[in-house]
Amino acid sequence: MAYLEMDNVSIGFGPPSNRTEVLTDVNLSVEENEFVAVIGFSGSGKSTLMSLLAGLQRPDKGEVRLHGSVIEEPGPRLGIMFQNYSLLPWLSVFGNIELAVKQVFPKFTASELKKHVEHYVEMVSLTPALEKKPHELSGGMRQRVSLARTLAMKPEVLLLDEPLSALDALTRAVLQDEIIRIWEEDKRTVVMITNDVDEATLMADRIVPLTIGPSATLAQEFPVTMERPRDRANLNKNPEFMKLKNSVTRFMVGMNKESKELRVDNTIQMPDIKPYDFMPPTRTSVVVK
Ligand SMILES: Nc1ncnc2c1ncn2[C@@H]1O[C@H](COP(=O)(O)OP(=O)(O)OP(=O)(O)O)[C@@H](O)[C@H]1O
Repeated sequence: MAYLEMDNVSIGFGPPSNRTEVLTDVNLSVEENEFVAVIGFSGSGKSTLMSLLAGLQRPDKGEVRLHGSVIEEPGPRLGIMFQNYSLLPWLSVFGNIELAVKQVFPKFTASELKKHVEHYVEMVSLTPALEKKPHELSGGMRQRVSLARTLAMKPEVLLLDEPLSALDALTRAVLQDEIIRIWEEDKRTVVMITNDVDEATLMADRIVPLTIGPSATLAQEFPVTMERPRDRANLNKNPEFMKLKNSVTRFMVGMNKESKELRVDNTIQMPDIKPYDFMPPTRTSVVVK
């Protein structure tokens, strides 16, 4: 039995007359302490897949299970970090993280709570912004608060939906290393969505592409067997990295091309007629008796 499983999961939205099937027959088995990266194109259903794993949405068909039990609702064992940060605007950086930590660790004393929150704020290099409100922060800073909040709750499973997409390359590299360090030290299980093949190859044990929707599903997976720790500075000289990166990229590009070729041409051919019935009457056509 896998630790975290999606078993023939399908989900769609909308009424029967105008329904979009977003995910169809998705199967995913994640082992405990594994790091899985899901990559896919925009709009293919990646966030929907994350919401299903987090228990925020229930599938129309199939089951999502943690330790063999069906996930029916969100809970502290599953920590999700959303793409859109979802911070409370009236609370400071400290307040946003504190609120989440209090819910998971209600027995923390005031000083334990403060120390814990400050530790995670420090980890994402936001100590100088501790008392700032979300509107005073850049997109990248908000993303870091959101990451710190998820990590501070110490969930068994980290569900990261494009956690680093709003960051500049340098900050992104620092936080990639930080996520790997936390994953290795605390022995968490991670499912991370990314559209960056380099990032997936650097961080994950396995890369699973999501096909292009509608009715997207998980495609042939790519195991990442490179030894850890992975040397970021020399990755582009590592033949294993380059080979895997090229294979994944080729697969994604091929899938995109195939989907464009298969796309039905919905253009309606209009008959070649002139709508003269709607023309205003000309002077000569008006007959006065
Ligand atoms: N609650 C909903 N109601 C109706 N349609 C939805 C809902 N949630 C998602 N969808 C549709 O499902 C499809 C997939 O959306 P989703 O956000 O999962 O994609 P994504 O791969 O995460 O996209 P992006 O990378 O652009 O964030 C889209 O067509 C979206 O409009």
